Amino acid sequence: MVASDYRWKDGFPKIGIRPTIDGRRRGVRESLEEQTMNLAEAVAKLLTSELRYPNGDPVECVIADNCIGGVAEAEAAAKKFRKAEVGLTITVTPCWCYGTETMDMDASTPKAIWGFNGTGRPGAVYLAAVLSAHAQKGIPAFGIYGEDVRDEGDSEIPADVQEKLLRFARSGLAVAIMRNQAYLSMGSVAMGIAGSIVDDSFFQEYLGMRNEYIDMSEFTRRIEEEIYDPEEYQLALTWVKENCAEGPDNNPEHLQTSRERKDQEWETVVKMTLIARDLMIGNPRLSELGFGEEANGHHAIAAGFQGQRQWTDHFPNGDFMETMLNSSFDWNGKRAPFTVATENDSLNGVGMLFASLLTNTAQIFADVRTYWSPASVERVTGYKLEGRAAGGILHLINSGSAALDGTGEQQIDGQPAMKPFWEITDEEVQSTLKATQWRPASVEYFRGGGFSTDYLTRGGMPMTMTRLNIVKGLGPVLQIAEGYSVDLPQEVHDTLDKRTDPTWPTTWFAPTLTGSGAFTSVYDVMDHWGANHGAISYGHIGAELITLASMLRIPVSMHNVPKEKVFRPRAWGLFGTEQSEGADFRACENFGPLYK
Ligand SMILES: C[C@H](O)[C@@H](O)[C@@H](O)C(=O)CO
Ligand SMILES: [Mn+2]
Repeated sequence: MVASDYRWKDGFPKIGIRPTIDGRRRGVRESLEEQTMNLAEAVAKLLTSELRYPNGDPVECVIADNCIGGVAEAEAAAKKFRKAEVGLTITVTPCWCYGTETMDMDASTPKAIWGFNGTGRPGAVYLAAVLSAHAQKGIPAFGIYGEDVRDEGDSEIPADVQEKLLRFARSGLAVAIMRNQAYLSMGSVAMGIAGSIVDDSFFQEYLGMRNEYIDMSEFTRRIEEEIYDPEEYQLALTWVKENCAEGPDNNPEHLQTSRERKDQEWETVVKMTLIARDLMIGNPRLSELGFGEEANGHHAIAAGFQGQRQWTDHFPNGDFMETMLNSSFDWNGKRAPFTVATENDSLNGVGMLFASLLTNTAQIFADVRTYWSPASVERVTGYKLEGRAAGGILHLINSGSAALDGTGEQQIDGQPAMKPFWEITDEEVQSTLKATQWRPASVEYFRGGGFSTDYLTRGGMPMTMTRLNIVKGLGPVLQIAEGYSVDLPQEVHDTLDKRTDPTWPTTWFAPTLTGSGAFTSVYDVMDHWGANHGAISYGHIGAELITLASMLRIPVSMHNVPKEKVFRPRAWGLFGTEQSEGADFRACENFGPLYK
C-alpha cells in the first residue's frame, strides 16, 4: 500500500436502506413484501452504480433483513445498521405504513424517505405522515415523491426521484465520511486571518469532527531528525526534478537567490510535503523506521498550514506542499486529493472538504482578490470583456493551495474539466504538469523563499465557489456562487496578472447572475463575499452544497442555484415558503447543529 492509501484502511460508512411496509398480515403485508423489497433493491442498485467513495470504490448499501412493519423490525434494522457502520438511511415504501412505529429514530444521521407515488397503495400518504412525525420529533428528514403516478409493481425509479436520491446520498455520505475525522491545524493564525482561528465547537457540533494541532516547529524537528521515509523522499525529489519545471525568478535582482540555495529549497519543500501528509494520515513506513507514534498520524481528513509569517519569514513557503497535496496525483501516481488550506484558513478548508467529498475532485483555494469591472478592464487594456465575462470578472489568485487540476488540462467530452482521480489519464497528468511553472517565491513576501504554483485556469469550466463564515451570535453561514472560468486574450491576462503577483495561479471567474440580490451584478457577488478566500470546485454543485448544509444545519446566506434544484428536509417548508433565505435560517436555528 502506498502511504497515501493508508487513510482508507478503516473503510467507509454505508448507506442503510429501509423497506417499510403495512404490518397487517393475512393479506395486506403479504401482497406488498415483494414489491417493497424490490424498491429497496432498486435504490441500492442505483446508488452502488452511480456513486463512489473517495478511493474510487462503489458505495456500499445495506438493506434491512426484512421489511419493517413495526417497531421491533425498525429496531432490528437499526441494530444491523449500527454493526455495518451505516452513516445515512433511505426509507422506501410503496404503501401506507405506521409512521412513528417504523421511522428511523437516530437523530445524528441524515435520512430520506421515498414514498412511491402509486394509487393502489398510498405510499405518498405514509411519506406525509412520517415526515410530520420527523418534524414533530425534531429529527428532520428529506421527502422524495415522484411527480408522476406510477403503476403498482413498477420498481423502476423515475428520473426525478433518482435525482433526489442521488443528491441526498451524495450529501449524506459527505456528512458521514467527515464525522469522527479531524482537522489538523499546522501552526495557528496566519496574519490575523479570522478563518484560521480554529473554532473547535463548530467542528465538533456541526461536523462531528475533532481538532488536532501542531506547532510548525514539528516540521523542523522532522526535517532535522529525518522523520520521513528516505526512499520515498528520493523518489519524490527525482520525480520533482523531472516533472516540475522551475519558472523565471520574478524578484528584483538584488533579492534573487543562488542556484545552490534554490536547490536546497526544493529539497525542503519536498520534505515538507511528505511530512504534512504523514502528519495528517500517518504512514506505516515510519513505524518500520522506529517512529511508532508519528506513524499513527492525526486522523485528519483536512488540514491547514499557517505558513505566513513565522514559517515563511525564515523557511521556504508551503505552496508546493499545499498544491501537491491538494492535487489528484504525485510521485506515487494518481490518488485522491488531500484537503489542505493555505494560511490555515480552516473555514475555507471546510468549504474545500465539503466540495471534495461531494465530487471526489480536487479543489482550488484562492483569494477572491479583485473585481474587474468591464470599464476597468477596458481602461487598463483597451479590451472589452465579452461572452460570459461581459458583466465583469473576479480574479481568483493566491500563492498556495490551488490544486494542479485547476489548470483545466483534464477533459470531459473534449471540454476542460477536473475529474475524480480514477478518470484522469496519464496524458492529462503530463499536460497538467506542463501547464504549470514553479516560480521562485516573491522574497519580499516570503523571506524564506520556496516556489509558488503558477498556472492559468482554462476557461469554459462550470465552477462553484463557496465560503463558510462564522458570525458571532449566529454561527456558521455558507455562501455559494456558481459560474464559469473564462478565457481572456493572452495579452489582456498578462496585463491584469502583472498588476498583482504573476508568480501565482490565476482563475478568471464569472459568476452566473440572476438579476437580484447578491447576484444582481458581479460587483455585488464580490461585495457580498464574507471573507478574503473562496474554495472553488469544478462543476455546478450548489444544489449539493445546499442539501449538505441543511443536513448540518448551516444556513446558506447567498446562492444562485435554480429554485427547482434546492432540496432540503421537508420540515424547512414549515418555517416559511418564501424564496428568500429566511426559512433556512429559522429552520437551522430551530433544529440546531447535528451533533449538539
Ligand atoms: C503574500 C500575501 O501575504 C498573501 O498571502 C495575502 O495577500 C493573502 O493571501 C491573504 O489571504
Ligand atoms: Mn490568501
